[in-house]
Amino acid sequence: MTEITDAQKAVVNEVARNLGPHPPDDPAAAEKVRALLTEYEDRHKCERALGRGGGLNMTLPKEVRGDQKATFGHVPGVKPGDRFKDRAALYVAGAHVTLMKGIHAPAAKEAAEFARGAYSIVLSGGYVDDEDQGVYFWYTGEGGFDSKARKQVRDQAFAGANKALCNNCDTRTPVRVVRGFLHGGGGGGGAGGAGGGGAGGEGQEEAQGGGKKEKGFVYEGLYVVLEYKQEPSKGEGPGPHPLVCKFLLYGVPGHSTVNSKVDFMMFGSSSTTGLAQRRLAARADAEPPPSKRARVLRDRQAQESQRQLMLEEIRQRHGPLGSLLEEDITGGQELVPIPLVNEIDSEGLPEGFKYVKEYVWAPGVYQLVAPVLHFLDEEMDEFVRVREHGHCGVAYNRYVRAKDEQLAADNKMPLGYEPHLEESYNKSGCLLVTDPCGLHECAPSCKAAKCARNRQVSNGVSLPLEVFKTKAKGFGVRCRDTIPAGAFVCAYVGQLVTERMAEMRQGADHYLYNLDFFTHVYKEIAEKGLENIAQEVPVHKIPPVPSAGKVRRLQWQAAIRAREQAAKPEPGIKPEPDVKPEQGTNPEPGPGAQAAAGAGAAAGAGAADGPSATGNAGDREAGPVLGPSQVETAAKELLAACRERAAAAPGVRSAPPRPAAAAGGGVSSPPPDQASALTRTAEAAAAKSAEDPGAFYLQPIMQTDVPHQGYAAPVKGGACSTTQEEVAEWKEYYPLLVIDACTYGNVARFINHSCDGNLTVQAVFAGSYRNTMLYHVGLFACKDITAGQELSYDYNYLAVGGSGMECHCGAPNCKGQLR
Ligand SMILES: C[S@@+](CC[C@H](N)C(=O)[O-])C[C@H]1O[C@@H](n2cnc3c(N)ncnc32)[C@H](O)[C@@H]1O
Repeated sequence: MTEITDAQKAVVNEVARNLGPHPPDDPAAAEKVRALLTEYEDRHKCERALGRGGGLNMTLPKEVRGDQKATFGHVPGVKPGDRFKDRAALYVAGAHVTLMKGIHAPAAKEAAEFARGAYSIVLSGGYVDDEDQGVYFWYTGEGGFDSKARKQVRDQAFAGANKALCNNCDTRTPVRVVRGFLHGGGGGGGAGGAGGGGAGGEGQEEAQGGGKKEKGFVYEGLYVVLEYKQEPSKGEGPGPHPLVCKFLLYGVPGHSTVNSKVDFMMFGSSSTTGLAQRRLAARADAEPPPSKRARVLRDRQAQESQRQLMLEEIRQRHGPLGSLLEEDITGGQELVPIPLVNEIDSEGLPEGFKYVKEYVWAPGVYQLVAPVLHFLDEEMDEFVRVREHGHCGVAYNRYVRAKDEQLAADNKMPLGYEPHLEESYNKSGCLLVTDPCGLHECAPSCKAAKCARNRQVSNGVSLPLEVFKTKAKGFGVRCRDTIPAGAFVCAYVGQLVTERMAEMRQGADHYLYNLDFFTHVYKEIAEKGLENIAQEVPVHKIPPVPSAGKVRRLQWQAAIRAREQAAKPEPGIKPEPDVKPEQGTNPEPGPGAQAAAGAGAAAGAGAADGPSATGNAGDREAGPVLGPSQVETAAKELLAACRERAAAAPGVRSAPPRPAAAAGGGVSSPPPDQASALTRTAEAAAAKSAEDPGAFYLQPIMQTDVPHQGYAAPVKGGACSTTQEEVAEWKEYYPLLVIDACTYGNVARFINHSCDGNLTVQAVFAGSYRNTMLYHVGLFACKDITAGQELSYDYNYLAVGGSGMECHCGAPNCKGQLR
């Protein structure tokens, strides 16, 4: 079997990028094609009724043929997947504008066109030398084929249409591919004659062998010619056989039916994150497959009876075999029961394991709650502050899409970038395209139908999953029903710990998941530089991140000062003047300040600016505490620099300046009542931030500001003791949380790794986790999965230096180690 090399994949990716995300919509052209096809159909019926054989010139007079011109690329009004009853219909639609030949190429005398390549080919299964692997195939050129004897009788040469196909390869001009099909009635095989030479013109359905056969052609989309060669035909009998010209073609992601899923990451990223977008489900309006998988039931009663039905089904399926160890490991927490099945031995759930449906916090971990998200793009920022508060993901999508459209109108759209969709999921709830900038789901308060669909992760597990014992990988997860590409399977849930705590859980580290999706994204941004990133994804989409540098540090220091103010409330106290204390005179916060921080944490509501203990430890080395206006100035300077760079990046529209009032005044020492509110609840912090945009200004990490990993701060004086090491950690300002699903976890902790997984990871902002530090880790099907097939994803351990564990995934491309 042919292996596609990395270099060839890169060629396909490049062509895909140049073509854009998908064929352009052209309703007027589609209407014209439809009208022409109807006209052709009517005439064809007429000819048949008159007893005439449907001669092609009769059924295709000029007025029907129209002025079909041969073109490269997609034909306006014809989409991949469109079906045609015969070759004449293909002609009329302009998909393959020759009635007899398998390859439609310009005449050699049209030198400039010919040098680009052929326009289209028909793959009809007539040649024994064709090898069809679906997403790619070897196509046999034309010439020397005896269609009566159905064998190759003479050598083929790289001349004429064959030479044109070589030109497609050399110039990377994609060629349209049409495939003949014939199904039903117990038959099979190709529809047309050899090399597509058998012109249709006959009925779409024919009675044969007692059954109805459907015959026709489907426009498969654009393919890249990756390679050509000449070799002896595989003809029957003793050789030597005549030579045939062969061409290796590969479907362009987004532009061909067989490749609605991109098999390899675009933009050269090998990580499961990165800036690549991947199309998962094919169409926005796809009908739900006839399966039991859509089990999201709103009505409690219906839910319960459905649960009971499912439990009964589980008992019937596994009970008699004696393999059912637990009927529902979720203890009724999930909408659907998830059984534990062991057909191998009697091993049950690990001792002490507790199923949790949502994140739980490890004792002593400061609960980070998102401040308002801020974006580099000012309009975006403004919009999100005002509208995202309502947590309407559809409104967010619509806004980003409008901005994308504006960019496209200005001809500044990054090549290959898929414009933002208004809806992340199709009507069946399948994710349409992965988004490296995170997916925004709607809050339950959003009532529109589109919003209701936009809650797949929020709604939780709805597929009939089961945990089962595998032969070589411990437990695994499978689904009793088929899962269509793009369907949400589950989120990775467990206990939230700091990275340091995770490191200390040695021997029980098999269930850790770093919440570093955005660290990877920012790393890619840092490595490639904003200018280059702007070529791949519009800068307005770059998600916000808490600054790992100066601004963040300054914010925290300012927050400590605010808290100190709050600790000694005196009526009529004035905000502190902007004094720059001497180097090294950073005062220890008083006991009141610590108490305030402790109280905030105990209330489970520490905002990102909150931990005074954290700031305290860091301050001593961080230098002097700056006055509020200095903080503000520094923040503004950094932000201005970011914006300048973003505006200077090619393809990026510079944002209009924000109105002075909205620009806000940065961090100011709030009056005591406000300051204490700030430490008490995250909502207050968010509200404060909304009033005071500079206060929590977050910025993407720029090229020079390489992200570093840090820790969420354990609460001083809380359940977690504050060792020297931990204090040292607090100097880090970028909080990295880790999900540990060893003891507290959900079904996702049983999903194994595969080097060719059928699930993909997507960061999702939903519920109260709407932060680049703390979000949902959604696992979605990245291909259609058959019932009972084990679910798996690439752990991507490579990103953290490999695991050294032997991999038993069994995939043909297995790398041997969990990677
Ligand atoms: C998140 S757990 C998956 C569930 C696990 N099999 C269980 O029984 O709990 C990850 C661990 O499962 C095992 N595992 C997962 N995928 C594997 C693979 N492809 N080959 C070998 N072991 C695997 C490894 O021990 C790994 O550390």
